[in-house]
Amino acid sequence: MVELPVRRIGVFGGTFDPPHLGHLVAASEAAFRCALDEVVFVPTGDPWQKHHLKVTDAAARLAMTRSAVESDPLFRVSTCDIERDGATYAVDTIADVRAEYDEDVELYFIIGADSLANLHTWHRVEELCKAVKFIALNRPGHSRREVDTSFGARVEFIDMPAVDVSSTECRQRVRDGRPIRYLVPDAVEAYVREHGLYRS
Ligand SMILES: Nc1ncnc2c1ncn2[C@@H]1O[C@H](COP(=O)(O)OP(=O)(O)OP(=O)(O)O)[C@@H](O)[C@H]1O
Ligand SMILES: O=C(O)c1ccc[n+]([C@@H]2O[C@H](COP(=O)([O-])O)[C@@H](O)[C@H]2O)c1
Repeated sequence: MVELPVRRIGVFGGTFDPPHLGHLVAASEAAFRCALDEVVFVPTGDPWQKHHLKVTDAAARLAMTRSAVESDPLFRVSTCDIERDGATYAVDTIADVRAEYDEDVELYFIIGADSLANLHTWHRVEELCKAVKFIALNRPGHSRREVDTSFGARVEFIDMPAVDVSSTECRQRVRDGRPIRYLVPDAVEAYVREHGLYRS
């Protein structure tokens, strides 16, 4: 019997409030450089480290994430973090995404340099680091070398064309009446406009 190679799956968790071109370039570059068979975008349910911020409701973030990735056959969206009650922890994300496959898969958590620098604050981080390898991407203003690997994080650093866009900046631009066109996919721009997101 011919053994099929184990599929390599990128897991890209984010609040995606809204998803922007930085996310898409990061996912695409990670997929290309690490020969991923699929990238699963996983919008957070309850991003516990953003409790001080007003986060848009999950249904709207999910709709925007779906429309942002729909034209790329390599990308899909998982609702596992939104469906799970309680704070969103990556260690649960990884277990749930793994359970979405019938076969053995290798999971890679895609992460930007800013999040990587905070990895030591994540829930059950040692367990997470055993379950998954990280693909870390550069982000303007953040050094990737800040990562603490003392708890066993396996990190592959990937260079992507720097995209100096954040969801915070997109929200602020809408509040200020400035355009976000070309910073986010067209469908996301239309969703934000039609649903009056981020105006106040
Ligand atoms: N421009 C970017 N370049 C590289 N990585 C990015 C970029 N924007 C976000 N990421 C990474 O994508 C993941 C999800 O990010 P998130 O959805 O929180 O977007 P964000 O732009 O950082 O949002 P906010 O400004 O609201 O904090 C994180 O790992 C983050 O580091
Ligand atoms: O596991 C944790 O404790 C943890 C703490 C902060 C962030 N994360 C994950 O990091 C990803 C990006 O999160 P955020 O809040 O920067 O959008 C997302 O998948 C989160 O679930 C995970």
